[in-house]
Amino acid sequence: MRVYLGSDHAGYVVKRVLIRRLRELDHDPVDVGPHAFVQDDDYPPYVLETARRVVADPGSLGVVLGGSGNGEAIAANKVDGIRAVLAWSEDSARFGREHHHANVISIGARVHSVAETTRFVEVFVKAPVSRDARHLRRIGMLTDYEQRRRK
Ligand SMILES: O=C(CO)[C@H](O)[C@H](O)COP(=O)(O)O
Repeated sequence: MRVYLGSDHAGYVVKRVLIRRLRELDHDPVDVGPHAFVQDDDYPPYVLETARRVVADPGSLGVVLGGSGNGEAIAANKVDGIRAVLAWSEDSARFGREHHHANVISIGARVHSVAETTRFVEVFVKAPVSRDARHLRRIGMLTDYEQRRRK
C-alpha cells in the first residue's frame, strides 16, 4: 500500500523511523516532507500536501506527525475527501480505520514513544474497513455534507 507521510520538526525523526518500518512491511512509503530537520518549520504545508496526495491516489493512506498531532489532524481534515483521525491508542487507530474509514492518521510525537507511534501506524494500515450498514450510513452522511458544500 502507498502511504504518504508528512510532519513538521516535531514529527521529523519518527517520520523517518516509520518510513523504514513501512518499507520492511512491503508498503510503499512516500516522504512528503520536510526533507531536512528545521527547528521552527510549520506543519500546514506538509500536512496539506500529504492530504492532497492521499485524495489524488485512491486506495492510499496518509500519516501526519507533529508534537501533539492536533494541528495536523485539523489541517488534514481541511482537504475534501480526507477523514483524518488523531490516534492515541492502538484501539483508536484501529477504530479510526474500521468504523470511520479514516484515510489519514495523525499522531503526536511528543505524546507517544516511537514504539507506540510505530504500533499505531502498523495497526492502522492493517485494519480492514467495516462494511456494516451503520458505519457506511454515517460515513455517507459526512460525504453528502462535503459534496453539498462544494456546490
Ligand atoms: O503539535 C503540533 C501541531 O499539532 C506542532 O508540532 C507543535 O505545535 C510545534 O510546537 P513548537 O513550534 O513549539 O515546536
